Amino acid sequence: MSWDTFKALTFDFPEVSLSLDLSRLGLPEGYVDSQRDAFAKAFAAMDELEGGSIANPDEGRMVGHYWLRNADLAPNDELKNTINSSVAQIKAFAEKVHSGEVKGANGAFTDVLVIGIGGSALGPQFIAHALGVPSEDKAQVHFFDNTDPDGMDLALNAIGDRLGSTLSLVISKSGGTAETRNGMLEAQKAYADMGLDFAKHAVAITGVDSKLDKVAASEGWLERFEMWDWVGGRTSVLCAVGLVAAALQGIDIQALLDGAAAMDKVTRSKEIEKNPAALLALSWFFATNGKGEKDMVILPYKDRLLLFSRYLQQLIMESLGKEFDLEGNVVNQGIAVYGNKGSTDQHAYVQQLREGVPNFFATLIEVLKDRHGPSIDVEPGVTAGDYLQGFLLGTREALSEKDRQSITITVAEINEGSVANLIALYERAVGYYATLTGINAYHQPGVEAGKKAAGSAIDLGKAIVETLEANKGESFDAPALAEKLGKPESTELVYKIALHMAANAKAGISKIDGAAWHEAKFLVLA
Ligand SMILES: O=P(O)(O)OC[C@H]1O[C@](O)(CO)[C@@H](O)[C@@H]1O
Repeated sequence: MSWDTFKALTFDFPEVSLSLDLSRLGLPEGYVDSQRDAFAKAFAAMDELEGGSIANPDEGRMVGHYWLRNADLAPNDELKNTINSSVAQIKAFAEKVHSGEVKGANGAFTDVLVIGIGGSALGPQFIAHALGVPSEDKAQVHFFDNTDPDGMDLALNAIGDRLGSTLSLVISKSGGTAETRNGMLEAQKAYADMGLDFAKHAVAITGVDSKLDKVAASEGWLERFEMWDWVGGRTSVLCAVGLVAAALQGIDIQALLDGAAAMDKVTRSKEIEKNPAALLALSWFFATNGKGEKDMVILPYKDRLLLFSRYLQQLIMESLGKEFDLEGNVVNQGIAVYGNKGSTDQHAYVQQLREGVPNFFATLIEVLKDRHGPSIDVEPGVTAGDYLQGFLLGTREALSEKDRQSITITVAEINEGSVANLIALYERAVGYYATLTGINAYHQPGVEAGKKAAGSAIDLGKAIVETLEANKGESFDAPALAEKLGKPESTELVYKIALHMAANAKAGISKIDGAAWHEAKFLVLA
């Protein structure tokens, strides 16, 4: 890449110590100009959103995550005060925990267990991993981010005998998410098994009057933090959802908020070239032909950013992956996002990126500062960090040689400010991209289908238990059991559920194996 081309297509934002290099994307001359009208609309839509319009029309909601880091922008004083008092409440609570004024049965809190899923876990996980220093952190943070019993055992095992000094944060905007409810019940049981009162170690972060809020209020949990309907789950990391755990861990949450506010300021520019979020959205539009034709591979060359691609997966795919546009046309929009970290991925999937299906564009993230403190030489005059950068530069070059597109984001170092910069940068890029493609980025109707189907499977499971118990000693293969249940059309489901029940000896259900797994017969012994 010539120095002139690099200079022409690399955009520096010293206000947020970030640079965006689009020189390896293959943008044709005049492309930015061709998008100015489209961006004028995107900027106008963003202004309206920030001004408090109903930017999520299906759910009739405002979209206010930008107000969280600058409450003066909130459309009225009531919201402004709510935001400010929530931040004050978080800081005051963290202080009480750190001073030992609020403590567990076994003394000052040493650990935090976050129970949540999706936007109620991914942000807190990303922040905890990106900014934590285990030996210095004021609390070690653990997660129940699924309804996997073994996963919960693993987290409890890491906590070990410190449960009596572990603060559980149950996080759910809706307050009714099944996975989180299950995690809460499992945690309650773990505390009870150690003779501990869960309520005296629990905090709720949820919408006012949600099921979770009511449980927390009636049981007298330590504290309740409010979540608002105008903050979406996937953009909630900079309200109580992400800030409580971060503050307890000892992370400077004001620096996080300031970092996001600084990026918000830059990304409000109405000049594409001066706005990194607009440039990013423009790049996505160009690379994917505005239709998600290519996947977004996120390759941060920094271990602390490992969870960024997981965080972005929800932010981008739940926001942009939509069947309909705002006018009701079927558009099946979205951009697939995946990634891990460099240079580790060089020894995994970079082979395919360079030589296989050209169905992606890469975003390499470079962090200039290697570590706090000096590094040893691994070869005369060369450090491990020099190698990390060498691999980034090498992969970038190797991709270009084969006409694989890439964007490079360079940040000065990893700290509260830069992590929040990145979060705010992508939030706004998603917002702009949504206007370019005419979709609602702030709802998630597709998630409901899976939730409903899971509910039916649970109901069918209850019917299977009842039927086998009522016919003790009699064995049924899947078709016979489905017939007995009056649901021959659900034979496959009956088979899958019964197989799982037998594997866990649920309600005394066992199986007699046949020649193949699907020929097994299920029964409750008489
Ligand atoms: O915070 P809640 O309400 O428990 O929801 C968790 C997640 O579930 C979803 O609604 C669907 O996956 C996400 O948007 C959300 O972040």
